[in-house]
Amino acid sequence: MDTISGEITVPGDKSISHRAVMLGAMARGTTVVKGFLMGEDCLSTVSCFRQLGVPVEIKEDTVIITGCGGQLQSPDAVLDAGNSGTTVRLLMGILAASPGLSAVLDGDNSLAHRPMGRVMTPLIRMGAQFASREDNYLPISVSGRQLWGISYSSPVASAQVKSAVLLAGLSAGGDTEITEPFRSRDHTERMLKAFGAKLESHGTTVALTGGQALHGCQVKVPGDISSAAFFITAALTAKEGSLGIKNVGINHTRSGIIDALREMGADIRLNNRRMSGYEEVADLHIESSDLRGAVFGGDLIPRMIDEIPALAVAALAARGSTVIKDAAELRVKESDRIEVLVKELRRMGADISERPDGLEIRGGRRLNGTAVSGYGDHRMAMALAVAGLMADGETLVKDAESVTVSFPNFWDMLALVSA
Ligand SMILES: O=C(O)C1=C[C@@H](OP(=O)(O)O)[C@@H](O)[C@H](O)C1
Ligand SMILES: C=C(OP(=O)(O)O)C(=O)O
Repeated sequence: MDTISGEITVPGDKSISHRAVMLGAMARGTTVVKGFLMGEDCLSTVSCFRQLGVPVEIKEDTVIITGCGGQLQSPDAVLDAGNSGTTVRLLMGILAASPGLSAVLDGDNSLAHRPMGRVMTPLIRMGAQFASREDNYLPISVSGRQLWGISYSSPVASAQVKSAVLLAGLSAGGDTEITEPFRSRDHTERMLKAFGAKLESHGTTVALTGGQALHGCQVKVPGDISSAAFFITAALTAKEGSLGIKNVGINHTRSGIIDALREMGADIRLNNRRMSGYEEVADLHIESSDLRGAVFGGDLIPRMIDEIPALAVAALAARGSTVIKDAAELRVKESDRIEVLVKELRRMGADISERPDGLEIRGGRRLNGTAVSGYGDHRMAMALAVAGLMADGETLVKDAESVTVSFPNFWDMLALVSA
């Protein structure tokens, strides 16, 4: 793309929107969520909680939840999490710790291929009862019980695992503690505090005591940095121009993409940094920049896990090679994102190769537009679209509608800034 310009606002943060409904549902009293992401994933969370007997009202971008004070009802149909890993994994923690409740969880074909054992293992140690196919994939039935707290060392840095354990621990007997190899996003911890819970974090460990009640509150959802990442890459790789993105969440556990791109030479400014409730936000200003390759791994990876597709596309425009390692988690997302990125970006002429735990990208090759597939994965479709802006000729992204999962107006916004 030759020139980028404009100022945009991206939709609300997906992780925070899910958690606001979940904690609001479990709390006593009313929770009002402003700036909620009306994407398919978060709407799956809403419909699951409605089936569990929780009134949830939607008025434009505001969601009002009448909390059940922890008294969920058994649903009379299967709970369908659609495409959303966050919905199903966090729900497993909540439902397993709801005595007397029974429910069956299911999802779409992509979700049915994603591992659930990572959540079941600690929950079973807490006394949870699940039944699934022997390999721990959906559909899974849950029989809620009174659980007991545990001290768990998770083999993966996953906010979904951590959150499922903490949400179960909230109503379990005794203390629950979880330690991760690296720190994952901490929205659950922050929001639990906003709802009145007490918990302690030190290093990569979080601990809480069971038997705590939550109290409904107001939640303001910031713009999603994962959605912003595609526009940050589009702006950096444009030949000239700049872009403003207002009110983006820059929580340290989520903003690794800004650190990574700055290391590559990106000119990204964070203006008007402020707290919005328990989350930090800023207005981003991005200038078209000359990028250079860099090596990324370790604790930076969980801080930018969903933004790695956008980072890989930025690396295509960089001088020299970029290596992304320690990112094998990308293989168990909505698609195998390592495999799909390599396969589809190569179709466009990119010099990119697969590593067991990541990617190696040699930047600077001209890309050619062609037909590519996002394999039904929203982040793949958006990454390929941004690569299409850098390519000569026309790029056709199949499965374009998958963006409704996290960024329903993505295509309109892309057309707006690249006009
Ligand atoms: O907790 C969350 O809201 C999320 C955690 C991450 O997954 P993992 O917990 O599997 O790392 C992330 O990829 C996902 O998009 C949302
Ligand atoms: C991995 C993602 O979401 P989830 O795990 O909730 O399906 C994502 O949005 O990139």
